[in-house]
Amino acid sequence: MNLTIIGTGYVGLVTGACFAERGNRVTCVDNDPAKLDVLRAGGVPIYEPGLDHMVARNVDSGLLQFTDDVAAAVDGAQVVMIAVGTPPGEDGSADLTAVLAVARAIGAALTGYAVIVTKSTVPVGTADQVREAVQGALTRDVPFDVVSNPEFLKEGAAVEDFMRPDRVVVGTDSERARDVMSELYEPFSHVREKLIFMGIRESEMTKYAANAMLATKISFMNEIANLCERLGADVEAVRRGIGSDSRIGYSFIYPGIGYGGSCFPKDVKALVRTAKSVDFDAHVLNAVEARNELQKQRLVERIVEHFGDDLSGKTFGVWGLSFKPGTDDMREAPALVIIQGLTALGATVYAYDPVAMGEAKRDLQPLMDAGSVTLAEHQYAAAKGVDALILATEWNIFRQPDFDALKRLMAAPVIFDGRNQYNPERLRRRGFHYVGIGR
Ligand SMILES: NC(=O)c1ccc[n+]([C@@H]2O[C@H](COP(=O)([O-])OP(=O)(O)OC[C@H]3O[C@@H](n4cnc5c(N)ncnc54)[C@H](O)[C@@H]3O)[C@@H](O)[C@H]2O)c1
Ligand SMILES: O=c1ccn([C@@H]2O[C@H](COP(=O)(O)OP(=O)(O)O[C@H]3O[C@H](CO)[C@@H](O)[C@H](O)[C@H]3O)[C@@H](O)[C@H]2O)c(=O)[nH]1
Repeated sequence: MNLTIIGTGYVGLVTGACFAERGNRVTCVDNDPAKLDVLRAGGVPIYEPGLDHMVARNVDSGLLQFTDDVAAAVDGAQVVMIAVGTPPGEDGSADLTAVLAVARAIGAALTGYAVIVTKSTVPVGTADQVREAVQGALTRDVPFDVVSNPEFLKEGAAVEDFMRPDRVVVGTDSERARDVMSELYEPFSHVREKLIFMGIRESEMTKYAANAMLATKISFMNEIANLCERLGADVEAVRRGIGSDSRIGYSFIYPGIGYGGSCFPKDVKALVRTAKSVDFDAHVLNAVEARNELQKQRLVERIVEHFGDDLSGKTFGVWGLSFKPGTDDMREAPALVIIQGLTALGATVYAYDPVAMGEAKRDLQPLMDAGSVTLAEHQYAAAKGVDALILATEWNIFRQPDFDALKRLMAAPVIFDGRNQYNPERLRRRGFHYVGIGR
């Protein structure tokens, strides 16, 4: 099939590469010239395991191309996907400016029937707005359908998630569009039974409900962790104890320093906002968000409990900056909140991340200029002479460090483990002062 995907970020580029991998001719459109330069030169502007090879392979075979020309890309496409950002507006609602601008551009360029798909995460009712925007921009009488096909991939595992999804949700009220979408997903053999068709509003809501449910699990577990801390219980044992109940399951119940990334924080906020717009007070969602905001401060609070609230003259090593392992994405990364919290109390920070240092620089530059933050050459350089080491992102390379070397390097053997990766007893036996989350 001929596909056009507008927006070449984490979702658009992965979607484009994966559909090309299955033999479709895919044109990816973006309005960021710097991104297009990298892509046209055979590079990939983001870090996502497996994506660079897949993009290169399909660019070489001619199945995947990149342009800034919406009109040329839309002409002749059977499916046009909108995968631009929907960032939070000032009031927390999803900002649809880019989605609707793209919808108008598609309308102006349509020359024949196409299925227009919203892949971006958009509030219930957005498909109606997209349909109106396309209709209003048509330059000739062309039939089209608008379909909701939200994306559920996780960063760091995006290619695998796209190729082997738990489900593909398609919201449509048109038989013709349903046929096109079935055909599009047909080559993903294991997806066939996982295609779930439903109404458009239900599909739009499914995306928010899924993210809100996962965020709820995390905030719930962070709350239990904080309670464990005060009651002298180790939340890690409790996590294993409840995860073994198949009705609860092990996934997304890892306590930590709060959820970050470009999705959970913004999507929970947007759903709260949607609820407000229909005079509904979303008590659970409000609590999920409130717990998360508090959780991002929790490790700083524990550091203050240990060192006092004047951290001037103290130095901290921070391992991990991205919001989760496997990505260079720094959007809403809890590590930033911790670094800002520590430096505001006078501390100096040495930070290291295996892939996100370039991205992190953008956020940390003012603190770097002020001399409060230094990006270290490698993980052990970030630990040299520090009063304590903080694990903020559980990259594999931080899982089994040389603790003896660390002890020699650090000014004091103190570890704040924001991801409960280390064995407290073993570290204590080795002479470390260990503080985790909920333990
Ligand atoms: N990142 C994820 O893991 C993920 C997963 C599922 C769903 N989503 C949703 O998918 C959407 C995209 O997310 P993302 O993380 O890929 O965003 P992103 O910011 O990485 O990418 C968006 C891209 O769209 C481009 N763009 C913006 N306006 C444009 C326009 N008018 N014309 C052409 N290109 C334009 C930007 O230059 C950028 O490259 C969001 O709604 C998000 O909530 C994201
Ligand atoms: O048990 C857990 C699991 C995750 N997290 C944190 O939660 C955040 C989000 O993690 P994850 O969901 O793995 O990454 P995302 O790439 O943000 O993916 C989420 O957001 C995407 C965008 O909507 C969806 O498509 C995915 O299905 C959904 O998992 C990160 O900060 C994690 O550290 C925890 O604290 N504890």
